[in-house]
Amino acid sequence: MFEDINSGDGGIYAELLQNRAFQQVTPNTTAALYAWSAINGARINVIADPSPISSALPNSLQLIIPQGTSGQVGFGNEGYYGIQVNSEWTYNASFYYKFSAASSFDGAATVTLQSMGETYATASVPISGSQTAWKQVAVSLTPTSSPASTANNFTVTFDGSNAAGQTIDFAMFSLFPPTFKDRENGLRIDLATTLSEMKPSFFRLPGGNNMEGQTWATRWQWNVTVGPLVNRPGRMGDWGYVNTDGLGLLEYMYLCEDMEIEPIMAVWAGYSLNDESVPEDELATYIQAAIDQINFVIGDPATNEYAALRASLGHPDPFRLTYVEIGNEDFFGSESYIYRWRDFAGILRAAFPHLRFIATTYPFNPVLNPAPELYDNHVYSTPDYFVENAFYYDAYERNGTYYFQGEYAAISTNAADVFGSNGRLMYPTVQSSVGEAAYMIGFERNADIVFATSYAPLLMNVANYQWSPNLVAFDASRVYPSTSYYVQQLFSTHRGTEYLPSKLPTYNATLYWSVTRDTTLRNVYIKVVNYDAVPASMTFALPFEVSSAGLVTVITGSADASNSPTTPDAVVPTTFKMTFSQTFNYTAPAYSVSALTAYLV
Ligand SMILES: O=S(=O)(O)O[C@H]1C[C@H](O)[C@@H](O)[C@@H]1CO
Repeated sequence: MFEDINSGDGGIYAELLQNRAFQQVTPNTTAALYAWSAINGARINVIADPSPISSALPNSLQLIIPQGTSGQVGFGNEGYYGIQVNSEWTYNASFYYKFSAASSFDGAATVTLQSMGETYATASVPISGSQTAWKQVAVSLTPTSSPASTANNFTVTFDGSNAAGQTIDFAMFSLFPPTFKDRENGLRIDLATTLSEMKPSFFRLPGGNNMEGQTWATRWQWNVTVGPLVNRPGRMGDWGYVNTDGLGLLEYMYLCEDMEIEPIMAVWAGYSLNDESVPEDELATYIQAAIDQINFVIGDPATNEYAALRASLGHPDPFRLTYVEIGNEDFFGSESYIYRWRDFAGILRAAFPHLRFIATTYPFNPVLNPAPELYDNHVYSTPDYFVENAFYYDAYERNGTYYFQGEYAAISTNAADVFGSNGRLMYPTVQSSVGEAAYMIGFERNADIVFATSYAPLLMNVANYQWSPNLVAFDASRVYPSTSYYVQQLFSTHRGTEYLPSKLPTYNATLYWSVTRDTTLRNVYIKVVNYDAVPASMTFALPFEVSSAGLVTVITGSADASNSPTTPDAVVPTTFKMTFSQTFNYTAPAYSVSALTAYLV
């Protein structure tokens, strides 16, 4: 499950410059310059440009080089809490510039990656005072070393002695490292690789709260997140900072294509987090926007303009799409969802009969028409809750309704105030991850009605975050997979294609297991979850023969152990050979999740 909670910009979206285009800031304020700073006497200011780079980007950075300055004068960007400088990488830097008034200046800008005066990479860009219209310039930067620290800056400077007195406007900066699958405007390689190594099946986008908007006007709007970056205005996201929308709908689709997974794509459904619902007689515009969004993803370029837009951006073929979610957590707006769902699902089902639509209220509460085939359930609670509710879906009626556990995580040890800070987990712990694993055993046992599940939220920038815990933490140079990441990965890579009935684990206990079989690979997977503080021994009597050689992968550690920037590998999976027979014993360590792999003979 993905949404930008300081996880897109500055996270999986590979752009390295923060506030690169001065989107959604107030000109002539210090705040408008966040992440930028003047160098050696330069004067910089964000202005409302009288001739802006585009209507989407009305602001520019104006540089004034005062008379009498000497040495390198200009400005720098600190990145998203640092910039990784890697000598194995070639960086692509670009920006637009113009002179608001023509001048005789004929010089160059020096573009660098540097720290405290030490320059790791530098390039020169010709700058001409005759350039009064916006001109984009681009350079490659190849560092000569890889400093351990990420406290580095991207800088643009001029030789003060020959640029004194010049006023130059800049817009739409960008600095990219190499990206995942070399995708233009793509993803940070280490983060995308970490996610891909979980072997996921789908990617829920674009949120979560961050789709809904605090108001209708600040909702996520797909159409302003596609096309040239200079045409993307960005928006004030729901987590207190401006989203560049450089990671937009097309980038999300490429993420799915490059990771060979499918999207579960949400459409805005007329409800914003200020608890305002669009009246039914005003929904048509938003339903049309949803239709256009879907057509952008799967439409026929020959017959639909938004599909043609997709084709014009380089992807004439439709993307994979089966699941479309109508809104997010509409149990907050369940009264209006009665008509919002009726109209969205009614019209979208007619327009796209092969798609499957997910409702986001509590199942059957309120009663919705047309009856949803799919619901998205969310739960955040304590580790104990997840263990006590490992049988949550057993009681669900089998009535042709299927469930997406779109968000779940053990986030606190304080049952009295789960979302509060007291008892809140900064990172998943062994105990929280083992608790989640017990609940996931329940997903497997009820896989006839639970069709998809995803931990939430996914990514966390340890330098600036709005939610904890998350599945994968990161900073400017490193990725920190959590204990819960390894549990997700273990379940995902030991999935099986069918669930084999076994003597049910007892309710409200501490020991849970599931037995699945992969009929193609002819593997048998037995996942064992021990939530107890002491080891648990058990005997398995299989109804079929297996070869003696097998494997067991275990995630275990002390209950409150976490992987974090200071202890990145406190708990990692370990795999051992294991001898199987048709009847065999296994001892699950205290606080552990085990995946036993046996091979059918
Ligand atoms: O405050 S919450 O409503 O719990 O926020 C949660 C639920 C929402 O869908 C998601 O965006 C967020 C974190 O994953």
